[in-house]
Amino acid sequence: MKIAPSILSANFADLGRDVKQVEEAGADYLHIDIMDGHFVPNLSFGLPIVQALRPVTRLPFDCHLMVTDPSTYIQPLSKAGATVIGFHAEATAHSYRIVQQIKQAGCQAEIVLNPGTSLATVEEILPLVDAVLLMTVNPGFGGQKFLPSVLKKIRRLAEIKQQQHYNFEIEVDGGINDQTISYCRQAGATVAVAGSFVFTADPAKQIQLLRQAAEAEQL
Ligand SMILES: O=C(CO)[C@@H](O)[C@H](O)COP(=O)(O)O
Ligand SMILES: [Co+2]
Repeated sequence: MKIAPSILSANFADLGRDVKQVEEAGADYLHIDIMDGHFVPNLSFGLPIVQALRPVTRLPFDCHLMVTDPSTYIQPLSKAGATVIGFHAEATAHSYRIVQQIKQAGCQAEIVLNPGTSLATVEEILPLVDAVLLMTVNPGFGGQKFLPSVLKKIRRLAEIKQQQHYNFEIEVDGGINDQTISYCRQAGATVAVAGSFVFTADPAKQIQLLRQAAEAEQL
């Protein structure tokens, strides 16, 4: 299972150091939560932070857009060095077009679903996307409690992926720790985002705990 530390819980006064720490600890992606204060009731950071972090690390950037108008962020994010661009299905009536725009910009396309949004909303674009991110908390804040009701949706998505021979990653985001990661892996998730679990203690040790928990179930 791939691990994507979310810098929302990092020390903003020492962001470069925290990013280097998770890279050295073997993280697979850097998860960057971009919020506009409208789509979610919180503001985080935007392009200048993505640009400033690009020279600091070789980690692929998984940019999670929690904004009302994701299409305006695609070109600038691609230029700033984003690898994956994730947008919320709830934010647009034009998810097909946005997926095309992300790919034309040379990035990988990720569709994100809130806990209350059905998989049926994205069925038609599943063949096109590189990742589906299922929120396991309500978006907007770090440090919330994992919602176990989303496990059923992860299982259903994993079934569809297998039946249709799709190739996308199944990513989970919110309340991931060394217990919930194994529930998610068993349900079929392939990428886990973790913010507060990684950054509120020694990141290297926390990433190791996540890996152990995810791999233990595979034996
Ligand atoms: O997208 C979000 C929150 O909206 C996340 O990526 C959080 O940053 C995850 O934080 P934890 O729940 O792991 O503390
Ligand atoms: Co996120």
